[in-house]
Amino acid sequence: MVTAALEIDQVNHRFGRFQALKEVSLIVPRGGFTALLGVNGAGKTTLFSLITRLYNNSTGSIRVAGYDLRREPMQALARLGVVFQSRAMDADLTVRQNLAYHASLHGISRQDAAGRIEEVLSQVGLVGKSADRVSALSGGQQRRAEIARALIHRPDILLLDEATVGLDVKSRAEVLELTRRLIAENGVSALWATHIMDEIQPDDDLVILHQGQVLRRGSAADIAGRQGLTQAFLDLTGVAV
Ligand SMILES: Nc1ncnc2c1ncn2[C@@H]1O[C@H](COP(=O)(O)OP(=O)(O)OP(=O)(O)O)[C@@H](O)[C@H]1O
Repeated sequence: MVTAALEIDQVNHRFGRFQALKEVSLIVPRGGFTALLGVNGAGKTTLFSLITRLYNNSTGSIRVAGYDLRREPMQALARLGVVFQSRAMDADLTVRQNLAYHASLHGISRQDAAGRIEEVLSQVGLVGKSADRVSALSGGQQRRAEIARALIHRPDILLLDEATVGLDVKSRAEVLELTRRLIAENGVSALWATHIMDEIQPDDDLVILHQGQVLRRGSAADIAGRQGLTQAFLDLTGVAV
């Protein structure tokens, strides 16, 4: 029985002589929400690029739903759903067209795709928007459509890289709440990369990444202690957020 949705063990990454990640280890439990907290440049996107195989990982190991990314890449990647920091949908196509395209990329038949599209649109609360062009959606709706895209192949774990960047406060809260609801109701897991403290709740698993290193792992409440998360982060990193 595989208990972890994502298991990263002692992963390193270099850009030339610059070491962007140093011996990074973390676990996202099945059905868990893990926040990856770090300021700009901490290494969050680099880590996501390794998990999604945009970059090759040559040290340590990454396992997705028990599948080793190096030895069983197809199986591992099939268990991953990714919401990138940059927009990943074609703004000139409708929501449904985008989702149908991504379903076909995942090898989902046309027949099955129709049902899957309804399923994911309902999960993200966009049923009435399927015929709208992505460009006509609000920023928050676009993010929800991207989450629908990431869910189309029923992954075990969602990777969300600064998913609320550029959104107003209300839309930010909605995207975060949606992610938490997907975990509670659909059993998916999530690795939520952010630099925003307010997005983290005391019960969350928290990983603090700074200058390519994991400084703390544990429950957010334990890491925050009596002083609160903002002060704990400042004490650990020397950086205020
Ligand atoms: N292609 C690259 N070549 C050289 N250095 C890079 C490259 N990509 C990232 N870096 C460096 O690696 C470090 C980590 O960057 P990364 O983008 O992973 O951080 P981040 O935590 O995702 O921050 P942000 O949210 O700003 O993207 C930074 O110092 C960055 O300048």
